Amino acid sequence: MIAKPATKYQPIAPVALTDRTWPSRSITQAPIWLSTDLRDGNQALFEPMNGERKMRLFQELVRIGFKEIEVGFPAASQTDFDFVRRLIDEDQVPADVTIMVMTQSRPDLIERTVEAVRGAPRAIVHLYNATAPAWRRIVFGMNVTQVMEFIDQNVSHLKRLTDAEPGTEWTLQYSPETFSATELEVSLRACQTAIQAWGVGPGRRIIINLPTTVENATPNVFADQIEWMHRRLAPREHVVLSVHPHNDRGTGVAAAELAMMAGADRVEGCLFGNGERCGNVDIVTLALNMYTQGVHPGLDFSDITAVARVAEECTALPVHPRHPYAGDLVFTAFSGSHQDAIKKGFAAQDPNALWEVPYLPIDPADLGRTYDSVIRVNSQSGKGGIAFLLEREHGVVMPRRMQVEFSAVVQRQTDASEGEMTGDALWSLFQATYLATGPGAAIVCHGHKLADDGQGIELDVSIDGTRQTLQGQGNGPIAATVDALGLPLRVDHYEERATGTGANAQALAIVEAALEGVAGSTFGAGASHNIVTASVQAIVSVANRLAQRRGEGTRAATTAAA
Ligand SMILES: CC(=O)SCCNC(=O)CCNC(=O)[C@H](O)C(C)(C)COP(=O)(O)OP(=O)(O)OC[C@H]1O[C@@H](n2cnc3c(N)ncnc32)[C@H](O)[C@@H]1OP(=O)(O)O
Ligand SMILES: CC(C)C(=O)C(=O)O
Ligand SMILES: [Mg+2]
Repeated sequence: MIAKPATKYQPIAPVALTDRTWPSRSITQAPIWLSTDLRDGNQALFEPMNGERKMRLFQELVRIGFKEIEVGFPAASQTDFDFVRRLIDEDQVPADVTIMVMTQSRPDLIERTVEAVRGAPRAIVHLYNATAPAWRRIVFGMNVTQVMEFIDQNVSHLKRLTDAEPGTEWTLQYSPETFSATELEVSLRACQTAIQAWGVGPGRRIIINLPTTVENATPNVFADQIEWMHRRLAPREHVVLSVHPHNDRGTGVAAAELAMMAGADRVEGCLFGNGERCGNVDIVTLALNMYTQGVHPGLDFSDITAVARVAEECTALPVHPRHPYAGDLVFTAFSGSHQDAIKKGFAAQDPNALWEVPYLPIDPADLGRTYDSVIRVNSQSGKGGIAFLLEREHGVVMPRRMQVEFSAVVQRQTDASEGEMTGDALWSLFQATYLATGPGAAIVCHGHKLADDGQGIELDVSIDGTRQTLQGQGNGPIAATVDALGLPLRVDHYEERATGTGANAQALAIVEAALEGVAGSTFGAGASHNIVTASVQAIVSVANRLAQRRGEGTRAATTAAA
């Protein structure tokens, strides 16, 4: 990198528009959308789409709700020419959709373009030429007067050709390519030349499309440029003012939004921001941004994943996992405090009230996404996410203090594995931690018999490997089991609830207990189809866990003394 970038790069000059109005406007209705996926998007692919892929994407764009679709550059390739012919000859264009075709301002290319759409009930022909100083000088070798003559000649040529085809309802779209780098007076002259040559008036509209062919300034500058043009284009009522932002500075969406506030009626872009270099403006993001402000975009993204898969198949480009709204990770929270807030948000959300689940700007269900991947657990996760997954996937509702205790167990596991834990893996860890009474356990309960009055119990247990029968009394199975074990155990909390349904229904009992001589309390759990068995197992489990702690405490004390 050079030490003084100012010797190499110049900032774009601000627009002299002190009475700009766009900053205090907001977007209250959807613009006219034009998808240029099949033209600007297509011309930017490693391998441009063949006819079949173009047709697949065209049909998807129609299904989404686009009413204007740029279908190609028919004078550039036989594939594009044949595709446009196929759309028309096979009557593939719905009555409420208008196709657009693009051409350079060259007589032979214009003629071929008109030939491509001959017979269509409606068509927009998109004529462009670059107007910025560097292009005038370097690419075309024309001065401003020559550029205006060039526009007049080519628009007039198109007018003559289309006037001879009255069976088609023709619209001209004129783009001063490189608009955002062009002096505003020159852009205005170029557009007015096109407006005049086309003969705009009632029943004969023109689309003036203003691109950031290469995005070159902060979006407020583009908004000023659009408001400046919006105030001067005439006759404004017969002009559809369109914008065509690219994304070279990563602000294509912002530029389009501010441009709409500044007077644009129409926006051209591509799904998921495909297009030349850093892409065209991303229509999915723009549309869903609008949706989250309570404005319907008029496009159907209610199954965003399906749209993404079609776009990926047709363009052979992946949608980034963090792409706004559509990426695989956008409805996923790994970090603990986010998970906690999302869990509470889902629980508090009234389905008929305004959406206010923390950290989720949009309800995943509105995009056809489920809550499945909302919360995932790794070493950054806290108790909220762990509790959410266990509850949703396994019906385990942990008391808050148990959530805290278990999250430390999970943390040790994820730190060691450096990976993610699924709901099933969490359930296995929960079972191993709280339900196990296997070979390592000091007390194993093989069965029990409850007295008819429910006040007495007989336990068939092995303690440190020795099988024996223990008897206890109490005002219920829990107290009777504690009595039978003969341990100084204090039960602080007990709860039992069903997990699963029908034949799979099980009772899950959770107890919190403390043992004399052991600091603090801990939890144990028991699961069984029989509710008393679940309670007995929970007591045995917590007794084992406390006994183990006592052993560890003794070992720690011995080690410290040594
Ligand atoms: C910003 C944009 O995305 S604009 C759209 C760009 N898209 C495309 O170009 C994709 C399709 N284009 C093509 O396949 C080819 O460019 C074709 C078939 C249209 C033309 O091909 P060629 O005749 O070989 O010309 P080439 O591609 O080299 O284009 C450069 C020529 O076009 C001229 N030109 C460029 N833009 C325009 C324009 N808008 N109007 C008229 N002439 C133009 C250049 O000045 C240059 O002319 P020169 O050869 O006399 O110096
Ligand atoms: C509008 C056309 C010419 C275009 O794709 C661009 O300028 O980016
Ligand atoms: Mg473009």
